[in-house]
Amino acid sequence: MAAKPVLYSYFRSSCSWRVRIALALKGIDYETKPVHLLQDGGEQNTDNYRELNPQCEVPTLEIDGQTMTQSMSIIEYLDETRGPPFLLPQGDPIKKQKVRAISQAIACGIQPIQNLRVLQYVGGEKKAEWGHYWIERGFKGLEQLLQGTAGRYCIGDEITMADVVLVPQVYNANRFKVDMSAFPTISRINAALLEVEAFKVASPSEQPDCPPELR
Ligand SMILES: O=C(O)/C=C\C(=O)CC(=O)CC(=O)O
Repeated sequence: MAAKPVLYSYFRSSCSWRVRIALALKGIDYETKPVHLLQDGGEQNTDNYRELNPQCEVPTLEIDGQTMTQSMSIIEYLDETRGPPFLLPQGDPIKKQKVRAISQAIACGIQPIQNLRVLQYVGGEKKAEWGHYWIERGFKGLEQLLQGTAGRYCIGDEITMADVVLVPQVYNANRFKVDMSAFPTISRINAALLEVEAFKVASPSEQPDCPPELR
């Protein structure tokens, strides 16, 4: 029997959260190994973890005898090797392009500018304003893009990779006190996704490393 996959994860890291959603949607059972990003300078920066993930980031997924990094590549791997639901539309290159465009607008264009490393570098009092500014600015374009692609979810009525990436980013927007009433399409899709079981079980509050006061 193949070994159970192991996910190195931090409860409110958006990139870990994306992979947790994808694993849940695919019905893949796995073990969580929490990596505390803040304690003692961050467990992700230890020599042991660096051997697994030289970029010192979460998530890392051990699956199929491989050690995988980079959430978006992991999601695509799971989509290519596991059954439905498919997170990238099959046999429809135009729809697939839309999924990738929305996904990358968030995963390349918004989240990296407000991740922990960048905020630690920005430092002190500027952190909150910095995160707020980049998420709000990114959401202005995203809202307009989604008005052209959305059905119940980001692209039509099926859950795709774009939805997997959206939910953790909206959580970050709330953390940075972005006024979500300016983004009705994003808010509506997020609310619909939060009703889906795979999104519920993957949420930060359900993770073993979530502190009791945030549950
Ligand atoms: O608990 C913390 O404050 C530390 C880390 C995070 O939130 C995760 C991030 O770096 C942001 C992100 O993944 O988008």
